[in-house]
Amino acid sequence: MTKPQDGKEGKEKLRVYEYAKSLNMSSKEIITILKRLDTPVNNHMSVMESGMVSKVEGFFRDIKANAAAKRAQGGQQAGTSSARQTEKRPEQQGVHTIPRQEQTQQPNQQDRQVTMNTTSNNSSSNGTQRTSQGGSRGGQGGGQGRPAGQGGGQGRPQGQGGGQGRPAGQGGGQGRPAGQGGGQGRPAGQGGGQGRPAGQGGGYGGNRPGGQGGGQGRPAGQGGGYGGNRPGGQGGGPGRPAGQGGGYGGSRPAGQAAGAGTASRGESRSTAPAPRTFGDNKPAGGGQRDFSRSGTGGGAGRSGGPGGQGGNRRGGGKPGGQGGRFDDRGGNFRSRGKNGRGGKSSQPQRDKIDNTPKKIIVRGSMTVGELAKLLHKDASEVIKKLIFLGVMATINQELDIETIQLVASEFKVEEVEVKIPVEEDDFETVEEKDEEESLVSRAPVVTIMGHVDHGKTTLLDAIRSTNVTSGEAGGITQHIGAYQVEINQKKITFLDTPGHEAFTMMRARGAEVTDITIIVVAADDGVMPQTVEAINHAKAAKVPIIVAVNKIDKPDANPDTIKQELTKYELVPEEWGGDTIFVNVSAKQRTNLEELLEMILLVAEVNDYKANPNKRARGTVLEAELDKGKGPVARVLVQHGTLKIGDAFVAGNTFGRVRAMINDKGRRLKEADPSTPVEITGLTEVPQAGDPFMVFEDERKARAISERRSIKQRQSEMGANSRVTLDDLYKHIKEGEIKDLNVIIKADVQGSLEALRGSLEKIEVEGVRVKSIHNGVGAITESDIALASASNAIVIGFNVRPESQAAVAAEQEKVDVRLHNIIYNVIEEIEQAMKGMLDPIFKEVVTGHAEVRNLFKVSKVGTIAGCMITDGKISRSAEARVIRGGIVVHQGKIDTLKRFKDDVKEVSQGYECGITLEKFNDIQEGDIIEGFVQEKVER
Ligand SMILES: Nc1nc2c(ncn2[C@@H]2O[C@H](COP(=O)(O)OP(=O)(O)OP(=O)(O)O)[C@@H](O)[C@H]2O)c(=O)[nH]1
Repeated sequence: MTKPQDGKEGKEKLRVYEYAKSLNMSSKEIITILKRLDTPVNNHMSVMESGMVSKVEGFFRDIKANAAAKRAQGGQQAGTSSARQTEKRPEQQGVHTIPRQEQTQQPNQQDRQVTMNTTSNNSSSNGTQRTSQGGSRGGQGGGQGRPAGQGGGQGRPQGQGGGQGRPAGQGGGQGRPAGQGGGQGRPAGQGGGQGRPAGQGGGYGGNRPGGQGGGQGRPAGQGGGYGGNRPGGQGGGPGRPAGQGGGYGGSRPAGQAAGAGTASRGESRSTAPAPRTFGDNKPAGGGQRDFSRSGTGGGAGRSGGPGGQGGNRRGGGKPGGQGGRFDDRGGNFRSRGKNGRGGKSSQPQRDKIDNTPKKIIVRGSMTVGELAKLLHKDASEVIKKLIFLGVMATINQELDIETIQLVASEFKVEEVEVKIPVEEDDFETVEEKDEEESLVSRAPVVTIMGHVDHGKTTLLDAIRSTNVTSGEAGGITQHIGAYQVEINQKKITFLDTPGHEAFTMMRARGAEVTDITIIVVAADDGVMPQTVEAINHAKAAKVPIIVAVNKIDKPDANPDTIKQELTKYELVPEEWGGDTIFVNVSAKQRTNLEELLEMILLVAEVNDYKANPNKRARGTVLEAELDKGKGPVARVLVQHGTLKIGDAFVAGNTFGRVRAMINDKGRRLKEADPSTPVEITGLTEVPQAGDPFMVFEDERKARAISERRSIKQRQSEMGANSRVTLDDLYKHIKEGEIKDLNVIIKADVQGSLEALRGSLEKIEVEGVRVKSIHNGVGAITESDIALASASNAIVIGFNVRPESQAAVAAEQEKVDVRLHNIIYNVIEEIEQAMKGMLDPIFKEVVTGHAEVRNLFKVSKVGTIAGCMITDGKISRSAEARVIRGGIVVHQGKIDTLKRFKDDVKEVSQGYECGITLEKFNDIQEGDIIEGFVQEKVER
């Protein structure tokens, strides 16, 4: 204790708060002590004169002396453990450190307490911990001693006590439950009397005259410490948090009750040692139990203790007191209180309203501080509870949901609703599970795909205008990336960017927007390459296909040929025993469009597309642009929930608040439910097509998330490639990430394409097979790369090359493109990769250069090149190439490398050496010998 003081003494104008801080106490505690010492100060800003400091010091010394005296008396009983403790606590530890140290140092006590705990019903672990403390302080604690020890023990988490000071107290509080036992256990007076073995009680009691009696007298609980001192168990006793109380208690004259209480805490911490000492001492005769009892007395103290804190604050001080907190901890307190006459009688009971919420909603881990706020508690109370639960936490420590639930139940919260939060930063990856009953049918979302000029746009326009003219005045439609039509009172949403490029781009970006695809095939043209691509893209996305055989108005239209051709792609019409719906239409003449729409509804009905409209909206950005008038606009398809004006949202890496919404008919909407496409304004930047969209509670959060997403994206762009490549294929297989190796095969002629596909599909390694998701004749196109990217596939080019755009796309998307001209090599490469046996890759690293300055011809040896190493170094084991006038004239191994007559392993820059090369004597002056090695590159 002197330490901090000393430190401060040198300082001019040491203020109360500074001094308190140096002792890890509160200003109030110091003020209380000073008052007690008849040296009142006004407030925490008052100057501590040196006399005051020494008075306080003296006060602490007295406590220690008392403790020592008690120790002397009861030390025997204290047993070895206490002895150890004592030894371990050098006085200097100072207020702050002691408590903590004690924590760690008190195994013995723990043991003891464990014994005490027998009665305790608290969780043993806690019990143990606390107990130990209890024990210690408790000495007083002992007091707390509360029977069971728990009380005591638990009550104060030791260290904490120390550290937190109060917590301890509280701990005590809780502890008490047991305590009560204690409290009750001992009949008040008895408690005291009995409880404390003379000595102990003594501890405190000893010091204090009569008081003690009182103290003991005090109803059980009151803190022995205090109790002792304070007569009547006054409030004082109770007031103080147990352990602490003890410490102070002793010092303080009765009455101080609350004040003391506080002080006690302080002290407890500061003085903690003392109390403990006491505790230890006390046991003396009493053994643990005695402690307990005394503790009880102490207990009360604690109760008081808590009170102390509480007391002061919450009225905990009051024995029973117990305000909310006490309550939490238990009736014990109260019980004590009850028993404890003093407590009750002397202190007016301040009832604390228990404002603990009955129900809390937890959305994930939170800090101790946040949890405390949620529970309407002080962080210190939560920390105390945690300590009882065996968790040492600070206010900023994150608690997982399980711990939060435990703490909440400790506070008697009746219901903890855990709402697992969406992984907010990566919200698109989280699938929200909705209760079946919350789901409502939604419109299917349809994409039209097909070969060039087969009539996709005409069909889309025909469907839209048919619908518009029938349902909308004026027939004006807006291009917002998608539109809705209504047939038989049911809606269908069409994405109005036809073609599989947009479709696959969305998929590549992780957006699963389409429910149904319509493959348009012109009846006069037949199945064309892009028809096949479209089919493969739809299949890769596992989306149902409806075939619209278009242009049936044309004289040369032959729908049956189309059906026939499509059977090759597993699209077999129902009338032929398959399950693919074919509808013959004429987009131009608007023939059979209704039937097509009905078929879409049929497929939708079978697949029963549903969404929950009653939650925050999620969706996908279909298009976005910077509009001169409106600023950034995004056309969004709402897929879940309902989007409302004013909603704050994140779209990709951008955020905003919905300022205005219009639908495809140009109408302003206030709300948009699932499957509704809307154009929204209110963004801060332009997102990208395919970006995920989601509403958040407020704009601040949306902004934070969008910022984190931007950072993450930049990082991932710099970093890794998550696509499958042959090089890391085996790893993916091993990790079970890959069930099929998707490949896209492009070849120069159909024959080799078929041969290659046949051979590849026969490969099977560890249950993994090659699956050709798309193949075709011709160059590798951008679309192939998009499909590969969306389907995590490898592209194999046989005698073909990627188009320049495709090469760029492959680079960007990190798609592995393998080019070959020998079928066997393709098969072998894929097989080896699947077996994880790809040959290691080597990289050439040039180590240095030597300039040939002289030549020495030696018979039987050959030509020795007298060289100067001009940069780097040349190693004997390196390979070398001879460069003459910029041209490599030889490449081979170094035969000998000498400095003077000695063989050396390597020669560095600036040194001369003699080099001979294996199987090469035609060296000339002026040649450069370049040394290089092959280094293995990690795949
Ligand atoms: N006779 C006839 N012509 C049609 C029909 N549908 C589309 N066409 C014509 O086919 C041509 C191509 O139609 P689009 O709708 O532009 O075809 P697309 O598939 O969208 O073409 P891209 O946008 O280039 O992929 C146009 O001249 C249309 O008028 C139809 O049902 N009957």
